[in-house]
Amino acid sequence: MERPPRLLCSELRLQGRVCEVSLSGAALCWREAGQSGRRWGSAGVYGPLKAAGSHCVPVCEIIAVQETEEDSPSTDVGKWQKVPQNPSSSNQHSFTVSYVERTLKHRWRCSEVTLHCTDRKLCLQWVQAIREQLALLTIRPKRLLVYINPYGGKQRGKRIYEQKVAPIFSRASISTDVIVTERANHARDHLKTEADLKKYDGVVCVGGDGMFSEIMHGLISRTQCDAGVDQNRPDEELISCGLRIGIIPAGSTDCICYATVGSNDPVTSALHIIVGDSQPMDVCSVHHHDTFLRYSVSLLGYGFYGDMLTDSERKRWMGPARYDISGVKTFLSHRYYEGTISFLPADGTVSTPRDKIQCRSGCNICQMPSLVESTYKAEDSISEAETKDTWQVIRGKFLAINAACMSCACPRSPKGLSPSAHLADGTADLILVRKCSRIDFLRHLLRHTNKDDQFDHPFVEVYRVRQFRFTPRYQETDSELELREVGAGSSKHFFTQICREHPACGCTPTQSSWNCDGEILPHAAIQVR
Ligand SMILES: CCCCCCCCCCCCC/C=C/[C@@H](O)[C@H](CO)NC(=O)CCCCCCCCCCCCCCC
Ligand SMILES: Nc1ncnc2c1ncn2[C@@H]1O[C@H](COP(=O)(O)OP(=O)(O)OP(=O)(O)O)[C@@H](O)[C@H]1O
Ligand SMILES: [Ca+2]
Repeated sequence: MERPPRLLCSELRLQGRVCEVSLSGAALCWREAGQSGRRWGSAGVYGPLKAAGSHCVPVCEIIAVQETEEDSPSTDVGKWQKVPQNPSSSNQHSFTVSYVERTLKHRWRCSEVTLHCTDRKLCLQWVQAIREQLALLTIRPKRLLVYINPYGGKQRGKRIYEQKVAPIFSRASISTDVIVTERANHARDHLKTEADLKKYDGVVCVGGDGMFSEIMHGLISRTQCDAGVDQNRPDEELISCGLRIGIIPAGSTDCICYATVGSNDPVTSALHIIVGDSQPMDVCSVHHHDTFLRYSVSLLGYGFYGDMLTDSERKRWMGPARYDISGVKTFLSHRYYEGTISFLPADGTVSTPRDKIQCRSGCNICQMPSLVESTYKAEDSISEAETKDTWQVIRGKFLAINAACMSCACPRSPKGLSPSAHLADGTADLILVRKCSRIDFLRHLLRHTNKDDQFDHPFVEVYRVRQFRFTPRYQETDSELELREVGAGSSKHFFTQICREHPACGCTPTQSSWNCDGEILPHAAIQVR
């Protein structure tokens, strides 16, 4: 690989030692003078390198550079540094570079190095040269619209943002407009109707999957509305949104953040946002006949995850623990549901849910241009595919029907519901867990938390699909529908709830609900694309 030309090269002091420091269009490197370590530059493109006293930081991972004030702290060595009293000392002029440092488990940290110059002119020359290189990185956002859900997860969203994120955004000279939401759907409605989106390079979501879903719905709906696209038509081709969404995790599951970034660490997310990283992802549309219900990017789950969510919504005050309590309760209730699933399989030659290829940023499968074409081909010819009988139909009794557009990895299950699902391949993995014993279902659940294959059970099937439909065996009656839509305070709802929880009365529910990225859908019969 050809080395990029050096833009600047000087002998500067670092922690009292003389260092050769060089800047190219690719990297900032420093090493102790006289060391014959690795050559400059070439290592920088592969990420920060620390070897035998030499260090390279790619320019694209520099967060900021600033002239260091006298008597200011340097976190370079984690403590305050003495500034020499002698005015002629060479240490009086220095600049500090903040940059991304990768640590374990996909986490990033913001590190700093302070380099001391012989005179101010040289110092300013370095600051200017580095700033000029940063200015060339046009994918970096400059103005962001931030929404904070103060009630997500353990209700720490505001504190996380103020203490961990805002200081790094400000160091990276990102300007922000911050809105702390006052009610559910505040962010969605603001994006849909009010926000002046032209002013921003991106939207930041401080919260969990539910908050992300709000923001995504706001942006998608606004884009379709502006373009005159009718979201109620299941076969409508949607317009992509121009704005990216950054996620600062502050929820209970944070699966969208974890599955895209590899961790649920707010500082890591803030740094990804600053350097302008982006990761496309699949979005499923969910319809009930000709009515648009919602979009989904992580889990659409009927049966186990639907019942667990319905129960957990009444326990929101418990925070993230509600899912464990409701999970155990739902597991013990061991309800199964009958219905018919029809689906359009994806091209199995490209990838399958049982292969061991994991999707990461820059994934080869998600970048295949043919995928994009075949996605549209499949979408354009729904009726053609139907008449050619390429749809497959499965009837049965299921404990769970799960569709995962992405792995759904999260701290509870680091490999996720479908470990080989791709983030942006136009497909979802449809996982059918048929009626089985409690102990078998427990074995299946446990495998989400260890290295064993959760699909390797005779009662589990998994298909990679482009579209699917579900029809419950017992179609919902108008009164059942009404019940789903009335509030928790109604007496009708109260008695149904008692019946649901007391199977002895002979009134076990015939239908579950869909858990759509953590929200309950009002219909059991759905079409997903
Ligand atoms: C024995 C241990 C088994 C552990 C099994 C763990 C499986 C975890 C799979 C996680 C999948 C997450 C999918 C993401 C869904 C998000 O769009 C959504 C919104 O945030 N979150 C949830 O619905 C919230 C999902 C939270 C799921 C928690 C499920 C807990 C199940 C506990 C079952 C215990 C049985 C114990 C019997 C004694
Ligand atoms: N100010 C608010 N008051 C009440 N609810 C809000 C407010 N702002 C947002 N919400 C709603 O809170 C719900 C949950 O938020 P969020 O996703 O951030 O946390 P979570 O449910 O604890 O985490 P996860 O979705 O990761 O499991 C979202 O559906 C969102 O619509
Ligand atoms: Ca996918």
